[in-house]
Amino acid sequence: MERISVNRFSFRRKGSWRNKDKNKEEVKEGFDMSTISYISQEEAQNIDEELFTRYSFSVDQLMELAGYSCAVAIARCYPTETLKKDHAAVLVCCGPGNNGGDGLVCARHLKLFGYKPSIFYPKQSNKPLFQNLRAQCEQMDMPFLSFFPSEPHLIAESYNLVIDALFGFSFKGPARPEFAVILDKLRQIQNDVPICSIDVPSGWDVEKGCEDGLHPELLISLTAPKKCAAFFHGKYHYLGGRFIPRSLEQKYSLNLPPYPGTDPIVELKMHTAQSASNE
Ligand SMILES: NC(=O)C1=CN([C@@H]2O[C@H](COP(=O)(O)OP(=O)(O)OC[C@H]3O[C@@H](n4cnc5c(N)ncnc54)[C@H](O)[C@@H]3O)[C@@H](O)[C@H]2O)[C@H](O)CC1
Ligand SMILES: [K+]
Repeated sequence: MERISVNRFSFRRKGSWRNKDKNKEEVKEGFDMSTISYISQEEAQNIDEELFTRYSFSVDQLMELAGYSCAVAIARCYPTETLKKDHAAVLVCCGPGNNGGDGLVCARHLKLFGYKPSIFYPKQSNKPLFQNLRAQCEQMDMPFLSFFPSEPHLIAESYNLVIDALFGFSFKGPARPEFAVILDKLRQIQNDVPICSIDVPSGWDVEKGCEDGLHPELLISLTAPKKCAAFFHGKYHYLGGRFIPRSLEQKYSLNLPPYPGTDPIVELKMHTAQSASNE
């Protein structure tokens, strides 16, 4: 596969990148991935705030797009036909905030894509948005686990993937005990079942990462990668949440890569020595 290297980053030339409009294709291929901004926790929260105030978006709208883009990235990396356990069974772990809401939306779309999601949502918000997301999942026959499997190996035996929607850009460590236990169990099985993290690998400092924390195989950064994404060395890194107006992108100098065609996701592949040697 032809790979175009730009400093630390590169992106693959795949069919989906090709655009019938030759000029557009050249623009994409000329994009320098190393110029993408990796944003701080404060910047992420400010952008979020502006989307809801100045740009008048509702949380529901953006959460739907965010969760949908995560489901598309997961389906791109782990097609159902490659998953051997129990009809493409996946476990979606949802936290108490909006990252957890993204997880519920993602679960619904995965179900529509042919996966078999089970949901673990231990600290549920009573806001109508979250109650509705939960009801939608229940009506679509997705089971909610009442407790986290006590034996971590049971997770690896039962599920093909774990979707980590526990914490996003508002996390401030260390994790409180009820979630520290869950993160610890996920750490124990991460070599046996791939973890897909939504926006930030849960438990990581949003800017500094966490060396001995979760090591997801797939990270879907939303809006723009957070500073901690520089420490992500998993297999797949995508950007999703294609909802940032150009003026907001410019205000924060995000320099986002162009999304291919109408895709809700774009691959951000780090060009490390390791990936180079695998090519
Ligand atoms: N603009 C966007 O990109 C959008 C992103 N979305 C998603 O929303 C999250 C951020 O959501 P937010 O509710 O602000 O925060 P979190 O989900 O990260 O977590 C808040 C939640 O967690 C609790 N908490 C914080 N620290 C700890 C701790 N140490 N131990 C235990 N619990 C903790 C806190 O009390 C709250 O309850 C972003 O990452 C995206 O995934 C939107 O969906 C759309 C717009
Ligand atoms: K997460």
